[in-house]
Amino acid sequence: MAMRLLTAALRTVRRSRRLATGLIVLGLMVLLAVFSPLIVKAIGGGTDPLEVAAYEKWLVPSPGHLLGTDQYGRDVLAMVVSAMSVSLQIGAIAGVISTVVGVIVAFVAGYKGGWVDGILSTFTGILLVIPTFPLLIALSAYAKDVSLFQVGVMISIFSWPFAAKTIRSQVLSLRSRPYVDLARVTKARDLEIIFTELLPNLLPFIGVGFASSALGAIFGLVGLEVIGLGPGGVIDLGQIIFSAISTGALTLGAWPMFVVPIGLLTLLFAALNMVNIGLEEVYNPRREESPVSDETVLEISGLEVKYATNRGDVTAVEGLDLAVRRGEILGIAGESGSGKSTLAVALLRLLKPPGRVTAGSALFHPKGRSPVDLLKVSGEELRVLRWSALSYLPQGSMSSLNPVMRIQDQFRDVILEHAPDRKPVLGELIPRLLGQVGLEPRVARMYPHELSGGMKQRVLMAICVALEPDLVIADEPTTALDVTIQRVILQSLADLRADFGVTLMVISHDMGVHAQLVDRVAVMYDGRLVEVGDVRQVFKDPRHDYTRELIESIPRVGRRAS
Ligand SMILES: Nc1ncnc2c1ncn2[C@@H]1O[C@H](COP(=O)(O)OP(=O)(O)OP(=O)(O)O)[C@@H](O)[C@H]1O
Repeated sequence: MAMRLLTAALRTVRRSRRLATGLIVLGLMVLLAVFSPLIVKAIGGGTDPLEVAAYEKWLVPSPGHLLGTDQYGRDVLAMVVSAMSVSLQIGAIAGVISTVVGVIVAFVAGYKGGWVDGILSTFTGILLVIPTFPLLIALSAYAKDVSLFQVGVMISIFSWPFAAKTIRSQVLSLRSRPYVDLARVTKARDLEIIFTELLPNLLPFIGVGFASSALGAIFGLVGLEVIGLGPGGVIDLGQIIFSAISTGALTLGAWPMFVVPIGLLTLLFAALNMVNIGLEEVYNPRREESPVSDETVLEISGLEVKYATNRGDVTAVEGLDLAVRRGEILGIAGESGSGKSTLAVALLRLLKPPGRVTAGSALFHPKGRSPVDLLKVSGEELRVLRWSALSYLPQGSMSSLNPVMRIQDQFRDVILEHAPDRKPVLGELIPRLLGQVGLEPRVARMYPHELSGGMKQRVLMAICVALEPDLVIADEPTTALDVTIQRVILQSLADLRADFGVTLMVISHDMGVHAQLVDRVAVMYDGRLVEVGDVRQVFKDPRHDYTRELIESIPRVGRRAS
């Protein structure tokens, strides 16, 4: 569970430079905060630099006091370092409380729905419209001599609804996804669904909730300090700014007292905002929009495939009609032996004797080229189409990488064979393609044996889309992989569709794969198509008994598939 969340978090960070920068700056600030007592001690040497009258008043910046001293003779640098830690503490206190409360409320409201959602949403809504700062002032004035933790709790009272609102709408959208329905069908417990299906997908939103609450709290505290209602016994950035203004520090040459805390607050603001925007960027809601068009990319009519055996012909695919729409992920489901792989190899013209296509057509519409019947094109025409218009991710494809070639050379071979003009950009293109499937650029210099099964599968997926083909046919893309890696592969496939607009035909016996990934599912039984439809619809209300059996035979979510 923890590993799964960590992998999800790392994947998220890798996808946005802004997010990574924000987190690095925040990390440095946290380090400064953690070591602030030591730094303050080092600044003071033998004396406590935060003590009143430790030094002379209003010393201008000098090597002994890099930022000078204040009106009480305290070292401003030591004050700023200590105040930085206070700001981060208040941010962390309010951030954690608001996020935890917000997440719990959002899950209960979004997941339970109905009247529970009604009551919680109304309550959240009321808190959202109340003007926060005046209430905070009133609370602080009433509470008097509050501690830093108490201020954090007070601020959280007003900031958790923001987190709850953002997360609730995501819970609502996620819980209508087929894979959550699937988890319900397979009778997984609510908590199991929340932890295995919803939480990992909501991490970015939880991060946004945390960063916004922390930011609000830091500035809330500055506001309280400026009006003299801050917690006792601590020096905060707001307090330093306030005394710089009230004592006319700027005219006394003590400008660092004003400029440095403002600069640090700005930096903190920028870093938290970068985290915020970065998270939204990575989890751009536009990805949720369906890229499926009405255009047909492949039209299969009356396909029939037979295998000659010594007991006569075996019909593996019979009278199959199916249209694949541009931009969709179409799942082909069915138990072993139902004819799924035969369908794929027939379309790709990789069917070997004793197999042969005995009837039908497969009209393929590659962009910018005239339509072709895949079952009739010449070998040369097919060579041109492969990779550039039609890619294949074969079953057990991990062994299809050449073991003695570096990954970059395998990309190079495919790309240059079809698009020699891309030679100058290969150095930039290969790492970008690897990045699309969540792999580091250094993978390009590795050999297949240095990669895990899941990494090899992702390399192949990246090669498949390198030339931005119209259609990728993936046969059992997750079989033989660990459950966690399966999830990564499925996410990468969904990302490739979102980023490249590629159409995917995903063949899998595992209905769980279809539930998580595809838009439409076509169910095969004994060589025939028995049901085709929107995946949600098929899961909710399967028309064919066989489909119902397939759905019910799925192992429970969270339990390792055997
Ligand atoms: N080389 C072959 N010779 C004879 N019959 C074959 C051959 N290959 C496949 N078949 C038969 O064709 C039918 C469909 O097989 P196919 O491999 O396409 O099914 P599948 O749904 O892809 O199964 P799996 O998921 O196990 O690959 C089966 O009845 C199978 O026995």
